Amino acid sequence: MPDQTLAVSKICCIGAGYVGGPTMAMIAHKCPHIDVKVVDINADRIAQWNSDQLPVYEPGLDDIVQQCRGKNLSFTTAIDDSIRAADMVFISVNTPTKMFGVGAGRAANLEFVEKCARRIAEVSEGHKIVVEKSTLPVRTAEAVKRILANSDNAATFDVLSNPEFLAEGTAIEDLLAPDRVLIGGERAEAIEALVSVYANWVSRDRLLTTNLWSSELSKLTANAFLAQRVSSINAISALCEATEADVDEVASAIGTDSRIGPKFLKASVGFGGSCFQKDILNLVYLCEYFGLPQVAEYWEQVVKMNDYQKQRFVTRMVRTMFNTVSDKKIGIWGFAFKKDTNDTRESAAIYVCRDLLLEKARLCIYDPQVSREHILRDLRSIFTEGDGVISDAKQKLIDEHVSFASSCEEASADAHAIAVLTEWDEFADADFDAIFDSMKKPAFVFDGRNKLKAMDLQGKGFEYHGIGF
Ligand SMILES: NC(=O)c1ccc[n+]([C@@H]2O[C@H](COP(=O)([O-])OP(=O)(O)OC[C@H]3O[C@@H](n4cnc5c(N)ncnc54)[C@H](O)[C@@H]3O)[C@@H](O)[C@H]2O)c1
Ligand SMILES: O=c1ccn([C@@H]2O[C@H](COP(=O)(O)OP(=O)(O)O[C@H]3O[C@H](CO)[C@@H](O)[C@H](O)[C@H]3O)[C@@H](O)[C@H]2O)c(=O)[nH]1
Repeated sequence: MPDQTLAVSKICCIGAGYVGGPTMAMIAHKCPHIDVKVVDINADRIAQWNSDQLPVYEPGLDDIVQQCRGKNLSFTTAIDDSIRAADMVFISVNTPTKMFGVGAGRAANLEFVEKCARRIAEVSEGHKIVVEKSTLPVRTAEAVKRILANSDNAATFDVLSNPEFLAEGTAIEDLLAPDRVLIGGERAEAIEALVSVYANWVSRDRLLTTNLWSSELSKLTANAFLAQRVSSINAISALCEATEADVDEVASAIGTDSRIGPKFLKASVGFGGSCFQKDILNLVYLCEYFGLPQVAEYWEQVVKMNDYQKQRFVTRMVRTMFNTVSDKKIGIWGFAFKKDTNDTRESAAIYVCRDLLLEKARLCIYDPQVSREHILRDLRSIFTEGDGVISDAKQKLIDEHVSFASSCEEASADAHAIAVLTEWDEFADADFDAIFDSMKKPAFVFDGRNKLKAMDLQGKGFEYHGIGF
């Protein structure tokens, strides 16, 4: 293994997803001296990255990609060549919850990460730094190192952990000015090589270095703490509804305590996204695996509270609407798991729509960034049985009860109720007088984000229900 400083001039990132794409675009943007190749087995996704319609909607991303693409940033399916040419290889593939076999429903599925490690071992020559960018269970680097040790070409490797903390919708600001960049590793030279990449735009005091295992575990822990705050305030929102307290007032009152802080205290219909639930379940699995059932149970409650919050929202809708929503049109405002993203993974909207469909409501869905095909795919998949097949009855339910609109006004026309499920800013600019006129009366609004709370909808004639008041 070389002792001299490891210079990085060529990077390959395996996985052109919500993390690999934006993260590598930022490295290319800030490090013009580094050639960055993002590779993926999904040829359609690579084609989209090479088109004007990027697969990831993220404010500010298009500009950066356009500036760098064709210069020092490229997207390609030439995986082996790109790995071979690189000094540093990031693994940024998906690590979803495993849905089969040992640990089903909890453990992370590491199949894709392992395949990457095997590919790297097979095609590499000389020395490479392999960086875990995917979110991984603590001690995964041990397995990665063992696989790499069996390289066909006697290549040598350093393995680093560099978990990503960006949030979707603010990925570019988060990457530009991260609270910290975490790098875990064993050999100082390898750690310094990655530090020197980030040091092109991140100040050194924000570049934290730890051992491999602390770095891997910090990522799961950060997400568990963040999600715990959301579940905690959501739990309090239920108590607020029963007591005439207002959860937003409670949140700002407790948030002024500098020990608590104001962020991540927004009560909602429930957290979504590809990370929180998956990573907490992974933490729960790890705790059970290491013989810590009390710790596992403690964290699992964060997910259970989130499930309760989503169910509670639908129950409240049904009860308020005279105990039936059957054959009633409901305008669904927003389907993404949060604003400013086209991502719907684990979106609360999927579960709310499923439960409303099971109540036989007619849904008219509008989201400014999520396509109709994508929404239909999500709904089909939530109704799919274990064997991967959707029953005729469920398919009929979707076919006959789901329609789409091109604006929130259109989604609400002739509706009995509106359900706000994503906090898109444009919703606050809707023409509420026209919407009220076009709706059945009473005109119910169920605001799962408290997005319209300040709009005095009650004063305009609506019956307005938010979260936690
Ligand atoms: N989405 C986020 O905001 C976020 C933030 C921080 C960390 N993470 C973590 O980053 C990782 C990636 O997440 P994502 O949201 O970018 O996932 P994603 O599903 O959007 O992208 C993963 C990509 O990897 C590709 N891939 C899978 N196996 C491959 C292989 N063997 N060779 C080449 N390509 C392969 C897939 O085709 C896919 O395009 C996950 O571990 C996730 O937990 C995600
Ligand atoms: O006060 C809050 C904050 C968030 N949410 C919801 O929580 C979910 C997650 O939001 P957010 O954390 O902003 O987005 P993600 O893109 O899922 O980012 C999280 O997950 C990523 C993947 O691991 C991490 O990198 C980020 O640091 C972490 O914030 C969304 O449904 C939000 O609507 C609330 O309901 N209330």
